[in-house]
Amino acid sequence: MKSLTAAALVVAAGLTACSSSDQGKEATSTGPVTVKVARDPGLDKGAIAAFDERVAQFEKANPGIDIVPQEYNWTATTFTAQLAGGTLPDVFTVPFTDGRGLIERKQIADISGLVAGLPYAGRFNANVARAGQAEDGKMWAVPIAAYGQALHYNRTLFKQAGLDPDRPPTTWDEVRTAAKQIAQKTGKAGYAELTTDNTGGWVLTTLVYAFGGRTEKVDGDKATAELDTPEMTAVLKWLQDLRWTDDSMGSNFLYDWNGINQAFASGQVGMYVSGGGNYGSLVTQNALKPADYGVTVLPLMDKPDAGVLGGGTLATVSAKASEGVKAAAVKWIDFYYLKKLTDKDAAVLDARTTAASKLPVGAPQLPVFDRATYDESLKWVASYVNVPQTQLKPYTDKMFDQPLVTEPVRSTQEVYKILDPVVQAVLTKKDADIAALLKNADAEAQALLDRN
Ligand SMILES: OC[C@H]1O[C@H](O[C@H]2O[C@H](CO)[C@@H](O)[C@H](O)[C@H]2O)[C@H](O)[C@@H](O)[C@@H]1O
Repeated sequence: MKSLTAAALVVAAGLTACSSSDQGKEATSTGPVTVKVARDPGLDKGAIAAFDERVAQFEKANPGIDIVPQEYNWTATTFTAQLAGGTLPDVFTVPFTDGRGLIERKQIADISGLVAGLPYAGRFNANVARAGQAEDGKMWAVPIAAYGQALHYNRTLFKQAGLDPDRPPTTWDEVRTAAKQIAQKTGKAGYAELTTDNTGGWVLTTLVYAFGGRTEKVDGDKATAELDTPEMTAVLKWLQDLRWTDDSMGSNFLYDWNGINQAFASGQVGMYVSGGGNYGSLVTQNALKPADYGVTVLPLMDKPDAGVLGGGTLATVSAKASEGVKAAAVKWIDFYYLKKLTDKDAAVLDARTTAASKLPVGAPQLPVFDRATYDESLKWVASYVNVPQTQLKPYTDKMFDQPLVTEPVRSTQEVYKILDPVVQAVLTKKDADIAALLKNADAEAQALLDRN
């Protein structure tokens, strides 16, 4: 984000300094290395100012690099078009589900040599690291965040409905009862469900895990779809009851990730399921009032395999990036996303900058490294934490006690896409035939898995 004049000065400074210092070494004779980096779309003014400040800090420390922010967030449909059209920034993020495919098809740059040089390269949590590794174990995509699914709820709607916001539901029956009470007492959707852009399949899979089931079985090279199961049937029946028996799901049945966040933040939704770290987005992109916010762990059925679906985000570099851009991009990934998780000075600088713009510090995440490193990093930034900790307690007190189950591994997003119309049908057609929907979806998913 350097101005032309500033950039020219940087080049001059870099060239002068070359003989005696390695500062400015990324600069070439034609100018600094320019790196386009992803920045969340729709941020409020404070969040943009904080991002710009982080860019300025990075550019000061790396005078040969010019960072240019580009609005970007991953959604299933827009991503495919952007990848094909070559319009992605140089540094962009994707969910864990997309890492292996992008690596195999060489649609992202091989930055593994540069990543291996980072001081914490060998310390990633093994499950998390796998999402960004090629088959030979080299890390092409860098895990920057991990989440477990959670139940978000609106404390104000809970109070208006006569529910105790400090005692959120702990079973799916209680979620149903609370949803009905919210709908009847406030006229808002008691419980809302993601349904579009593959998010329908994502949350349906989440609920199936919580009910004790799975959606695929992998045995060596063979993957078997497991969509037509008692657990999936029970989840869809549960949704059908909320929608058609109780009428407690409002009137919007076409939500994507941003859409449901927006509806929740504006007080239209009592409860919904999504990643436990959503608080930051809800505040900076959706103007959530902090006092409204509550989050708790997902209820788990008393079944041996019941677990919480967990996923995360990888930072990747465009396959078109030159060697200079790749090197600068990895420096940015280190500075912006990761160093703050392992280095006290970096953590404090990030938290101070973020808190100065009145943005959330201290929203819950799952560790990308080990638990001890995570706990230590929370201590470093403790004096900057400004998120309402007591409102997060139902989640943070228990989030490490629940079994975490990774997302399905084979053709994940394509299978989610097959499930979107299934959940949409259950919520929009009173007489939806769950058994027939699942039989068809299972056959479609199996054909896909056999092809891929
Ligand atoms: O579109 C569904 C996909 O969404 C996930 O990512 C999104 O949710 C995360 C948790 O709330 C959030 O951290 C991330 O920024 C969002 O893009 C998920 O990781 C995908 O696998 C899922 O299909």
